[in-house]
Amino acid sequence: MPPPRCDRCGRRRRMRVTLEALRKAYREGEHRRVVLDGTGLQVASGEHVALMGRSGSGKSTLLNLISGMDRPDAGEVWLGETPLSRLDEGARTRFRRHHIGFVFQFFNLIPTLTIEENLLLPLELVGRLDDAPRARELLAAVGLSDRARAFPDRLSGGEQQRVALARALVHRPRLLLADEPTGTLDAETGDRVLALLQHLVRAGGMTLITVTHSREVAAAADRVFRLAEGQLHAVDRLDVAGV
Ligand SMILES: Nc1ncnc2c1ncn2[C@@H]1O[C@H](COP(=O)(O)OP(=O)(O)OP(=O)(O)O)[C@@H](O)[C@H]1O
Repeated sequence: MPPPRCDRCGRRRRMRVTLEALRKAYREGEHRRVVLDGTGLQVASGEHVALMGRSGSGKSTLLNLISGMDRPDAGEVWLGETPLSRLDEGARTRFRRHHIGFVFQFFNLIPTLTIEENLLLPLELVGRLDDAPRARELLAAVGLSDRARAFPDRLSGGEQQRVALARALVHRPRLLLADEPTGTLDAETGDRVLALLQHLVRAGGMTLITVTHSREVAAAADRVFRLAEGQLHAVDRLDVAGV
């Protein structure tokens, strides 16, 4: 699988991520539930950071803020030189479509489109259908070449997860945000997916932020953080039991 490179200049596509004092709270009746409480982090371009933490600790909330799909109450997300909060919604959407891939916890495949059509959609949205062969390459890389014409509901959960990963990578994002990218996969398929991601990080310079409960994913990351009480705490990536 060729690493993601700029179509025009051929350079590796890189993006560092800086989280500055992020705060996010949700209303619960009369109360406010503080989920992120001054969360900060710097992720270098071409780095893989794994986020762990208990259910409900705010990992998905954090990914949504980094992707610009949701906005913090305070603080800033910098993607490269771009402060997301200073973009209007249209500009944030365009930025996301061009530069970010997102693997959702529940895959979010479009049920009325075939697998191949699901993969082509991100390319169509950025006017890059000329890169359609990449959809086939990625389907092969995740072991699903023979399912291109199937609809999502004909696929197992693990197959859908691999399609979701291929779809998140098809437009050659500089930053991939992946919520449990190997969550429903057996050990062998999970290893294969992890190897693909590591290749895109190591050879292609893609920045990768994963939310995971998997020891294997954490061990493959450059750094691991545990989200607790709205703050990120560095943990030893080879000693993630109990995180
Ligand atoms: N849109 C929302 N409105 C109200 N509360 C929300 C909203 N989204 C998330 N929450 C709450 O914020 C907290 C963090 O949720 P989040 O989904 O970020 O946790 P998580 O660490 O990703 O959990 P899990 O590992 O179970 O997916 C939870 O208590 C959740 O109920």
